[in-house]
Amino acid sequence: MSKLFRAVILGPPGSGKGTISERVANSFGLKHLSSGDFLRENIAAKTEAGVLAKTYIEKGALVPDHVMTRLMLSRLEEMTRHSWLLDGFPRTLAQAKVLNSAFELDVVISLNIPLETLKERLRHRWIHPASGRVYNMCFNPPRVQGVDDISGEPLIQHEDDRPEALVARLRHYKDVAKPVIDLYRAKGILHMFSDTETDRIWPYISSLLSTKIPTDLGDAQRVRTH
Ligand SMILES: Nc1nc2c(ncn2[C@@H]2O[C@H](COP(=O)(O)OP(=O)(O)OP(=O)(O)O)[C@@H](O)[C@H]2O)c(=O)[nH]1
Ligand SMILES: Nc1ccn([C@H]2C[C@H](O)[C@@H](COP(=O)(O)OP(=O)(O)O)O2)c(=O)n1
Repeated sequence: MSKLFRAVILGPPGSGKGTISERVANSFGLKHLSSGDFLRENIAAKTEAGVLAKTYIEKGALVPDHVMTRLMLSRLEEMTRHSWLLDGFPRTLAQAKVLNSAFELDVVISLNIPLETLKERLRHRWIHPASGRVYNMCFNPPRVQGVDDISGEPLIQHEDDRPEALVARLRHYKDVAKPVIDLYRAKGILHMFSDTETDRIWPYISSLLSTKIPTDLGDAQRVRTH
């Protein structure tokens, strides 16, 4: 079987991980696994992990490493025939070490976006909770304000997307993400991108992946999903 491709995208809240991951999934046929969306699915399904994770997320805390790694690794074990891009996991050094012991990563993308840009983006972010579809009134607005384009259901804003909540989230992200970024830099697979616009970063990411993703990814692995 041809070589699989495995990647991770890192970045602070609002940096564009989900936006870029969707473009990667559509352009390269990788499976996009968003840890945030997967957690919300488990919370909605009231799974054991979902019920436990909810108690942490409701307090604005990170879900404990052992819960995240068990949840994500079991999902990844179901995807062993696919190339994938992980979004939002690993988030801590402990999570990264468990992931690295189970899978060899080819590329780690790290987004470095200015605080003011993050604040502005999250101020205008609207989400369809059931699907995880993300909109932005300035960047990719829904056809009808406040309504999901596909389901017609109402959009919401995350409480912790408010500017005053973002500074604390960002400080915590930087503290937790730094050893993860250092680990992948030391492995020689880290690629950092900085800009205020996703549309300016995307061509560089697309070009990088075009050189890294095996051209012979079989059809079975080019699953058009996200
Ligand atoms: N104005 C503007 N908004 C953008 C750009 N790229 C993404 N966005 C929007 O900014 C918000 C954050 O983007 P996401 O893709 O959700 O970022 P994320 O890193 O996945 O965020 P978290 O899920 O909080 O970790 C969303 O509303 C996007 O639609 C951009 O280049 N310009
Ligand atoms: N590795 C992870 C990923 C998400 N979480 C929790 C904490 C996050 O606020 C929620 C939602 O994650 P999501 O990636 O959608 O949102 P943020 O990264 O917080 O902007 O899930 C976690 O504890 N550990």
